Amino acid sequence: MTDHRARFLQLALRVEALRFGEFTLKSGRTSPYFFNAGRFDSGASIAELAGCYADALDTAGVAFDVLFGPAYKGIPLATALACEFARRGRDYPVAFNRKEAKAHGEGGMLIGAPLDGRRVLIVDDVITAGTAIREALGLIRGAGGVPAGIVIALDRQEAVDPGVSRRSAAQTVTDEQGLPVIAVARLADLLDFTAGGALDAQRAGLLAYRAAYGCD
Ligand SMILES: O=P(O)(O)OC[C@H]1O[C@H](OP(=O)(O)OP(=O)(O)O)[C@H](O)[C@@H]1O
Ligand SMILES: O=C(O)c1cc(=O)[nH]c(=O)[nH]1
Repeated sequence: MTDHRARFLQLALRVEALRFGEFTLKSGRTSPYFFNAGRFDSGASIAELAGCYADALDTAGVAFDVLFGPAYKGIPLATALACEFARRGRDYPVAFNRKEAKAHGEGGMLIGAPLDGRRVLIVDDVITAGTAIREALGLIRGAGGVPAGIVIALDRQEAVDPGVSRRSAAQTVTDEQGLPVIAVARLADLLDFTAGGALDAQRAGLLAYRAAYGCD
């Protein structure tokens, strides 16, 4: 497993961003695990997380001009990643959206750097069925931006509609939109990581869930 993947999984378990139990997802699915990016709730833990994103992006080598964080959790993630790249000597513009349009002051849905004519990289926490990413792509195109790819901490490797196809949501975005989806880690990495250790007992639940909703 690459260094940034193992670092990320260790960090996520340490700050309890990755938890096991019973969770209802945006898609309505009931999951035996959940990734809560809100638990990266200190400067040091967010900075460490941003380092994992930056390493994953540098390894993948995607070209982009601006970082875009979808509300809400994408906002601090894109901001922290912009700070990490600046620390590495690359100063990228950053932008994000509101969930509700603002009717006074500057108004509108978008905040930060203009997207028009720029290659935009979406920075989010997790992809499950791909709904959040599809919405973000619509916002970016609506503002004249050119989507360049998506980076997420965790690809849950789930099918959009398991009854129809076992192609993952991430793969669907790549196939249908021609965009790279870069994940710091995937469910497969979490399964490897939990094998034989203190979390081994969680694997049965993860495997049963993957059998129901996972991609091929
Ligand atoms: O791939 P999907 O099925 O869309 O699921 C993943 C999305 O669900 C959550 O968003 P939510 O709208 O709950 O976001 P927030 O907590 O960031 O407001 C999460 O932050 C992802 O963006
Ligand atoms: O699918 C979701 O709603 C979801 C899954 C997950 O692991 N974390 C999260 O914030 N949302």
